[in-house]
Amino acid sequence: MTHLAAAPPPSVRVRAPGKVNLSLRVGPVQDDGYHPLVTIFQAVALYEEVTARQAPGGAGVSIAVDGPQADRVPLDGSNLAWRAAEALADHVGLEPDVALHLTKGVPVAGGMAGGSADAAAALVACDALWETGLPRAELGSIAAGLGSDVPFALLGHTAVGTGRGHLLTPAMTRGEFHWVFAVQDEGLSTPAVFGRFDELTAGGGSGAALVDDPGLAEDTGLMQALRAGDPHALGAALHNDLQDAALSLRPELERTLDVAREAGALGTLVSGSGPTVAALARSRQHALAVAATWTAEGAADSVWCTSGPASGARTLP
Ligand SMILES: C[C@](O)(CO)[C@H](O)COP(=O)(O)OP(=O)(O)OC[C@H]1O[C@@H](n2ccc(N)nc2=O)[C@H](O)[C@@H]1O
Ligand SMILES: Nc1ncnc2c1ncn2[C@@H]1O[C@H](COP(=O)(O)OP(=O)(O)OP(=O)(O)O)[C@@H](O)[C@H]1O
Repeated sequence: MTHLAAAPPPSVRVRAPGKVNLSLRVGPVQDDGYHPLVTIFQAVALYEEVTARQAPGGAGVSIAVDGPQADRVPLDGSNLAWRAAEALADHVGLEPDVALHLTKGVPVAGGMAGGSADAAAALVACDALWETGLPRAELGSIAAGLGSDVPFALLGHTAVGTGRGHLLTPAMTRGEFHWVFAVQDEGLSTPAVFGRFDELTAGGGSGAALVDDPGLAEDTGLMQALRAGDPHALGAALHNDLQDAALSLRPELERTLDVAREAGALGTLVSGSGPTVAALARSRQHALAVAATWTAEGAADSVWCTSGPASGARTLP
């Protein structure tokens, strides 16, 4: 009897979510230039889509990008999806021959980890395309080498992140939370925001005391709100240690936060390193109302409504 091996797929399509940090507590900068974090990530249903196609031997990696803000994404080896394909190939001892196509659905340089989602999606797509079949945990350790937010884009849902933000523990949640994001055309550099944080705090923010004991005492209320599916309690508990740094680089975001509060948002904060501002709404209907107010007041270059939690990187049919 002969067994015919299935041919490798000609292409694989994977999507991975953007995120908002419900709480982001930052400790003092370490010798390696990174800050220890205690953060609670939530994945939201704004997705990056990555299609990986077979390329001839020796072709190497190529990349094409479409979607909103695609013109701001590098098309060379500095693209995180490209680096992900190379890192996986290097890990398994293959040549990285693949054509990657990215469709951006997460703001670029917006503090929502769009590039990280591309990297996570590229890892899953190339793993399927090259039939390397690595367990998720092994993909997770390659992900951590690519960027602090990449492991969470693989995992999705809601999770507590410690270390550089790459050590993850899933968190229990109930129901769906409705989010509105005020997106700015001009992004903010993550290292620049951490640098301003250092200037403003000298010694770390509220995360300083949590570095040795990430017991999350400050976030007990937030975790309870997630478990209860209570958006009012969640809104009251949102927290971002990087917010003052982002506001000091972009003072006009203060008004974006104010407008959302006036529109009845249950909570508002800068998303990660910014400049995107997140508002938590009571319902889908209320999210649309907050979005309309932001637009009417000219408080954002574009406004995106969505919900969380959303699943991590997964292959599409
Ligand atoms: C702000 C967050 O989005 C919150 O989730 C992340 O901490 C940023 O994660 P990321 O963009 O994946 O960041 P990386 O690519 O790992 O690092 C970019 C730069 O951000 C700074 N960085 C990042 C993560 C961290 N825990 N401490 C840092 O100081 C460092 O200057 C680093 O050189
Ligand atoms: N695939 C990618 N998509 C978008 N930007 C990328 C990508 N690869 C590299 N970059 C570069 O990285 C910068 C930050 O991109 P990204 O959209 O990931 O920012 P971010 O959402 O603020 O990240 P984070 O929230 O993880 O700090 C961009 O300005 C761009 O130059």
